[in-house]
Amino acid sequence: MSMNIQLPAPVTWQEASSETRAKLLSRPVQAVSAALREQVAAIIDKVASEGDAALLELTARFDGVRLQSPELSMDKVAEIAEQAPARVKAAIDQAYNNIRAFHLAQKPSDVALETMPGVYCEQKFAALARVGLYIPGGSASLPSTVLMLGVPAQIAECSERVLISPPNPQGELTPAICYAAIKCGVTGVYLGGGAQAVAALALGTESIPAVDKIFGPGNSYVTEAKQQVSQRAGGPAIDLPAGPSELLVIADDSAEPAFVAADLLSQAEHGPDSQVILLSPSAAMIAAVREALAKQLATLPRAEITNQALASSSLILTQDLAEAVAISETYAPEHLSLQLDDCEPWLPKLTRAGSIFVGHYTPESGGDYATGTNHVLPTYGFARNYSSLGLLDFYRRYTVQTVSPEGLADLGNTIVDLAAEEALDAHLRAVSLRLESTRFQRDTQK
Ligand SMILES: NC(=O)c1ccc[n+]([C@@H]2O[C@H](COP(=O)([O-])OP(=O)(O)OC[C@H]3O[C@@H](n4cnc5c(N)ncnc54)[C@H](O)[C@@H]3O)[C@@H](O)[C@H]2O)c1
Ligand SMILES: N[C@H](CO)Cc1c[nH]c[nH+]1
Ligand SMILES: [Zn+2]
Repeated sequence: MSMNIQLPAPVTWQEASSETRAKLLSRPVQAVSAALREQVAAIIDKVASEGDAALLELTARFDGVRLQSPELSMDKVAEIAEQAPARVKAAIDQAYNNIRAFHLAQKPSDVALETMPGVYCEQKFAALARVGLYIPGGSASLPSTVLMLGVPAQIAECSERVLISPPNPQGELTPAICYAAIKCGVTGVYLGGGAQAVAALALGTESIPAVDKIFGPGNSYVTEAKQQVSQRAGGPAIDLPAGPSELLVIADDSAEPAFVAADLLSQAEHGPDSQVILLSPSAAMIAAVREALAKQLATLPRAEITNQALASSSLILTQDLAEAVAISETYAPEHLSLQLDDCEPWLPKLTRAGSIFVGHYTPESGGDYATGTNHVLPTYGFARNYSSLGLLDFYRRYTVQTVSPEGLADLGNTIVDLAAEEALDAHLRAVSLRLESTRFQRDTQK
């Protein structure tokens, strides 16, 4: 059966109406969100009331695999890891080293400051104790995501690092996932996917421990479930909304159309709800990329999925590079690729992106796997106000303050005056009692 290729027709931004502009930049999954919310809420309730049984039933329904238990013992994980081909192990080792180096460099330092004489303030970092790492596995199994989550959790020394991922048809995980999990010192491995896996991590089941924070990208069920469990009283924290992959490329005449097309296809192939956008002030470049897209798409094993993603993607002719930069800042892509003759002048103007890929020789897939940056990034336009995943996400930040009697002598009246202004007398008294005490008189006269 031949595929009906759905390459987007080029659109000139200046000629597009405001409705067309909004449509060009709208994400594909937003239209189904109401139905999705209800389905995900029902799945979370089921896991809350039935625990492991719900997880096993939903795994059979959505992943087509009947399991006896959601747990894959660490002995079994180690045994499966051994089956990874040497080439795959070497690639994981190299990626691990780069990711580890880049994340080690992000180690936070405590802050200690005397804000005024006798008033000492500290900011400290404590690793999260129990973290849950969701590894997507619906349409592609992603050992690279094990590294992106497992390496920072390992560096932070989170004491419990549990991983969950949809099982393969054998009711296990792939050798590459197991090898990466062992390398990152994951402490527990479980089988499950989608909203039910997120619910199990959040609420705990007979087999799966409840965690303090859930990390990991995923499809719209996963993303929605993370949002919902984080809003429950006592629910876990979550990392960031990392949903269907996106790439926006800004290319000028110096770009290589085949490189641009390959990058666009690399993100479109993730899923039908992925989205890719090309912005260029060159009509000739857009035409050449379109041609390269058609040529390369036909040769992809995942052409069907990729083609579906292209249906909600766009090729946009801009007036100039400044207009392309402004559109990118509005769209706030997960990945932004600059394939320009000179990227430097534009970089300071581009901050609303999860990760930026600079120049003709920086393929987006470099960041997906092995440059060292994290590939868990905000999607849906959340690059406007969410950060990309990093080591700091595996810590809690908290503060400590110590005030000496001399410090309180100087600062006390400020606190008293502010408490009086807010009419909070107990606050005020907590200071005035101390200032008036004989103990304070004695201690300040020492
Ligand atoms: N933003 C990022 O940082 C980042 C990184 C890697 C991957 N991704 C994205 O993650 C996504 C991975 O998605 P995926 O689907 O391949 O794997 P996934 O593991 O996220 O989802 C698979 C699970 O979805 C559930 N599911 C499937 N159909 C369902 C249905 N009809 N009802 C209820 N549940 C259902 C199943 O339980 C299945 O196990 C892709 O969109 C990819 O682009 C994003
Ligand atoms: N591009 C994905 C993030 O959107 C990450 C990934 C993993 N493997 C390949 N790609
Ligand atoms: Zn990718």
